[in-house]
Amino acid sequence: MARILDTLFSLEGKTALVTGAGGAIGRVLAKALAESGAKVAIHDFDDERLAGAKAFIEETGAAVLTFKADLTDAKACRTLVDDAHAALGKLDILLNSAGTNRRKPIVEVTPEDFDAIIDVNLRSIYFLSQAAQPHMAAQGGGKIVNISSLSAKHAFNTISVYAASKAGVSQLTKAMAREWVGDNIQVNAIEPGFVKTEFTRPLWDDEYRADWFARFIPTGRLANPDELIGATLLLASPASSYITGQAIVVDGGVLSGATWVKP
Ligand SMILES: NC(=O)c1ccc[n+]([C@@H]2O[C@H](COP(=O)([O-])OP(=O)(O)OC[C@H]3O[C@@H](n4cnc5c(N)ncnc54)[C@H](O)[C@@H]3O)[C@@H](O)[C@H]2O)c1
Ligand SMILES: O=C(O)[C@H](O)[C@@H](O)[C@H](O)[C@H](O)CO
Repeated sequence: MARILDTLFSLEGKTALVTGAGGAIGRVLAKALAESGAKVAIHDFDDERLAGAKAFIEETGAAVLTFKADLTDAKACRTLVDDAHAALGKLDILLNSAGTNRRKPIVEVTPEDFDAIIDVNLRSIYFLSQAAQPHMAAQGGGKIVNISSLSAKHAFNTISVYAASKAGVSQLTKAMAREWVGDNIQVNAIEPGFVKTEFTRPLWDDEYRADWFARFIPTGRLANPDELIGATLLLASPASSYITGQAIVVDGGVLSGATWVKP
């Protein structure tokens, strides 16, 4: 019997470029794309992280292409997409996972801090996607999946610029979805809540905040990176052919409301 899951979520014959794949979330998502049948190119600007992610994904038996680029440079964004497109033969999926943060109260943020966060989190997605669109349009369609954040909708102190950058990503997702709907390019975002990675170690490694997480997050815990795979496969596969301009919140229920301190 033919099983619907084998076709609806299959990435057989597809190709993908994953940015920031040296990171904890990017590498897990890139591996999931490879395990679903896609030929994957991974990107990072850190050699060690890139090599680690390559070895991690090659555990699946899939071959992986690697690309190094500093995404704060708009020209490098275009070159990365064009090189990945040439090496993969086509570009079906662009998964934007590269990101950065500097936690500081607003009064301490410098113009350099501001640009460093915005350039990676928002500006790079703009120019990577701009470079991917002609390739995807010429081949009849594609998928762009942006890793935004819960902080696009829910403000937390000390991450003002990060939150603004991610709100920008979620809004850019809608704008690109509208302009490219006629090219059969679906553009969507994922807004993860707190994911247990090195990126958030300063938060969960702190006793006060760990206690706060246990009360604030309805599930009582942070997410594991692999809990973002389901939303990613939905947005990267034929299953989302009629979904565009959306952000899927994967936050353990935070945005569902608030719980009294005493339930
Ligand atoms: N960890 C969380 O709780 C969480 C929650 C919501 C959203 N996110 C988002 O998920 C994405 C991945 O997060 P992560 O936890 O895997 O973080 P991570 O730091 O492990 O991964 C981010 C990767 O981006 C790369 N990168 C940073 N600056 C770059 C630049 N200028 N050029 C090229 N590459 C660059 C880093 O080398 C790193 O490998 C980020 O966009 C982050 O904002 C994370
Ligand atoms: O301090 C941080 O680094 C940020 O809070 C993020 O990493 C959060 O995990 C996320 O943005 C919540 O969605």
